[in-house]
Amino acid sequence: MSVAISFKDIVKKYGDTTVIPELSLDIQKGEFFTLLGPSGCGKTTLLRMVAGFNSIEGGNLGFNNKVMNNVPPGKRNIGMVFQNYAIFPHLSVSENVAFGLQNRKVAKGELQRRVEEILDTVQIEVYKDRMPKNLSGGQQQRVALARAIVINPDVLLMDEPLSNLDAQLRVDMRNAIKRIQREVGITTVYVTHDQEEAMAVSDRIAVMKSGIIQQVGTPRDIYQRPANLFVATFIGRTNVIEAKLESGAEGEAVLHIGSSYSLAVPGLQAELKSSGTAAVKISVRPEEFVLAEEGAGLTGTVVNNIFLGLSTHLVVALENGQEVEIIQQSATTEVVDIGRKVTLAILPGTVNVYDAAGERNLNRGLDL
Ligand SMILES: Nc1ncnc2c1ncn2[C@@H]1O[C@H](COP(=O)(O)OP(=O)(O)OP(=O)(O)O)[C@@H](O)[C@H]1O
Repeated sequence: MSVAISFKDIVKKYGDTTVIPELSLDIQKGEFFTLLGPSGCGKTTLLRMVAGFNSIEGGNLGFNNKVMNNVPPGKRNIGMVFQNYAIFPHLSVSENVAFGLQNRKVAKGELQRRVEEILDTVQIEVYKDRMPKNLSGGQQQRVALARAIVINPDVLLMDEPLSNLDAQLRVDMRNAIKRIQREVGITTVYVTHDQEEAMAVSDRIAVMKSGIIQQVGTPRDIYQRPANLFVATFIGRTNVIEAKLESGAEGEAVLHIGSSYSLAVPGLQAELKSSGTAAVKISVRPEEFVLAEEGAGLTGTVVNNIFLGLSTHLVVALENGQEVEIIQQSATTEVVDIGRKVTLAILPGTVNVYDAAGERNLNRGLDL
């Protein structure tokens, strides 16, 4: 049985230090939800609250509306997977997986059936009689995952489960984790500081900074409409450029970037104060720039070109000296020579406009 998890005005203090000030968040039943943020932002602290390993200094943690604050960890029916596998070295793969079921006094026939079924789900049935020391890191992590889900937990918690694996295996394993979670449908809370991993596995992501949630959304929402410049720069790569927002001839909001580029941005008229102008910052991802005809964009000079097969990265120095990155698909373009003057335009509808402090996305609420 999967549950919905709610954090209502949750506070976490260590001694006199508050690391989570009044955080509220709802995770839906069956959802793959990821806590993402830089080191020390409070991801593990929140996860440990769900598990019952951390006290809660304010607010309520709920599973399906039942307040869980003081329910001991052993009574929460939770499966957990950590970075360091934590499987028993003296038990074989199937004995490791059977362990939780034996503890729960599941009858032998049922136990065997469940173990086989889960080993099949995580695709390690061929290793069922092996000892952990004879398994690769990825295989050990599959055992840890099997052991966590075989007990039919209400919630699956995963804390940086792929950190010890090499790059290629991380990609294989995150695909496996996503597939398995979809198959078994358990509400999953996943902690990582790797934004690409978060995007690959999650239904929704909460981006955190200093114990405060900056944005909750689907991977696409967070990538394409970051709530503030912290999120925009933490998720993926982006170019942040100063610009001016002004009223155009028809009363529409127009962005002026550099000395020569103007771009109408629908829906932002209300942001213009009575003076009709506002200093803003814009975020343009490298793939949101395109090379344009002279006079139809920002002018600059190519200072580096890096051919990477699938794509070519150009670094362009703008008139004011700021360097921006642009990514083009290699197949459709030639590599532009270093030293060449180019004009950069922004793909329609992609630009995100922020207040001068970078704290508020003025485009929020616009369709993707
Ligand atoms: N037992 C503790 N006593 C005091 N402070 C703690 C304790 N555990 C964590 N903290 C502090 O709480 C904050 C949040 O830590 P937490 O481990 O939740 O961060 P995190 O986002 O999971 O980081 P990482 O990605 O490095 O694991 C940090 O400033 C950390 O130093």
